[in-house]
Amino acid sequence: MNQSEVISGNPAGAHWRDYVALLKPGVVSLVVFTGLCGMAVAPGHLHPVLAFTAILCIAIGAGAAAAFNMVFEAELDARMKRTAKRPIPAGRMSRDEAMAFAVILSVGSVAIMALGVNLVAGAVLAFSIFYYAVVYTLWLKPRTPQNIVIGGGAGAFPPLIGWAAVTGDVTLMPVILFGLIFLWTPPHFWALALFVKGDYANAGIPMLPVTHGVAATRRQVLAYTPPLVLVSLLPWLLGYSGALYGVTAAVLGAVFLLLAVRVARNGATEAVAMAPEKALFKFSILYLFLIFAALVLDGWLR
Ligand code: HEM
Ligand SMILES: CC(C)=CCC/C(C)=C/CC/C(C)=C/COP(=O)(O)OP(=O)(O)O
Repeated sequence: MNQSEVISGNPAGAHWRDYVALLKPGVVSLVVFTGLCGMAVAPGHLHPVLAFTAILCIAIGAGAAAAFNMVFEAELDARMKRTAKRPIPAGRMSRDEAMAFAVILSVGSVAIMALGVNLVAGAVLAFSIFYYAVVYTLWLKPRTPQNIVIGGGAGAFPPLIGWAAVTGDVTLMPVILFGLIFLWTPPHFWALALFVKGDYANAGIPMLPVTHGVAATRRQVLAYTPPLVLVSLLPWLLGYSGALYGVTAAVLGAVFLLLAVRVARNGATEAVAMAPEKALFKFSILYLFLIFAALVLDGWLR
């Protein structure tokens, strides 16, 4: 059997772990955390059962979006070392089976959010799934190196969904949180893309390091950092949060900037010499976790 027969055929039974892998649990855990923080800082009160339901819907909806991504990109994933062992390209699950799983989870999570929590949260959840699965994965990713700048919007919605679950509307503060993740995504992803550039080149995906080279990508990583730091300080500057958050955001932002400068100064083209890029990628994940944790802690202590 060739690769596309494996992908569209009906392999013998997937393990439950394959269904979990389809949801990209690592990424989704941080997505869910930012959604939870959006809920925690929103003014008002949501019954604990509804709060739990809302978080579950964000987790399942984001996982379903990730599963659509794996259905649509099975052939591409088969060509990249980092993704070749995923359930569909590895032949452990058929594309149809994964598609059915993604449809059921997305319809279920959106319906429960809309009917059980509120319509605004349900609508934004539906839009984010569509944005990641269709706008980013199917439309932008194969076409333009700006794919993740525009597509990054998908991953920026969760705090907004969490906020809407509590308040039923969207105001300036959740839009700032959206902006924070939106500006964080390019340095997060391009730091990684720099050291797995070969993979994207092999798969024919027009990621920035492949189309514009490593030096231009490094400049872009640095260019997004000052606006990111500025937006991260807005909750404090506008009085939505206090000094605990402000100081934490400033310190985390300074470290981010320092690491981005190291990336911009790195002249290496070989993946083995990309320690600054690897450090920035790892730190970007810790950064987002800590800045949202600080926001919530600050709200509790004020
Ligand atoms: C278009 C936007 C984004 C792109 C292209 C992107 C890309 C990636 C890639 C390729 C990886 C490596 C994962 C792997 O090896 O399978 C990764 C890891 C990760 N990303 Fe992103 N990411 C994006 C947005 C986000 C967002 C919005 C979040 C969370 C708020 C996030 C959180 C993470 C985490 C926690 C990891 C490490 C966990 C893991 O490797 O499973 N990413 N990202
Ligand atoms: C609430 C909701 C629906 C949120 C959806 C957000 C979501 C799962 C965002 C994550 C974005 C992400 C992991 C991109 C990975 O890029 P890629 O898919 O290009 O990476 P790959 O090469 O690893 O497949």
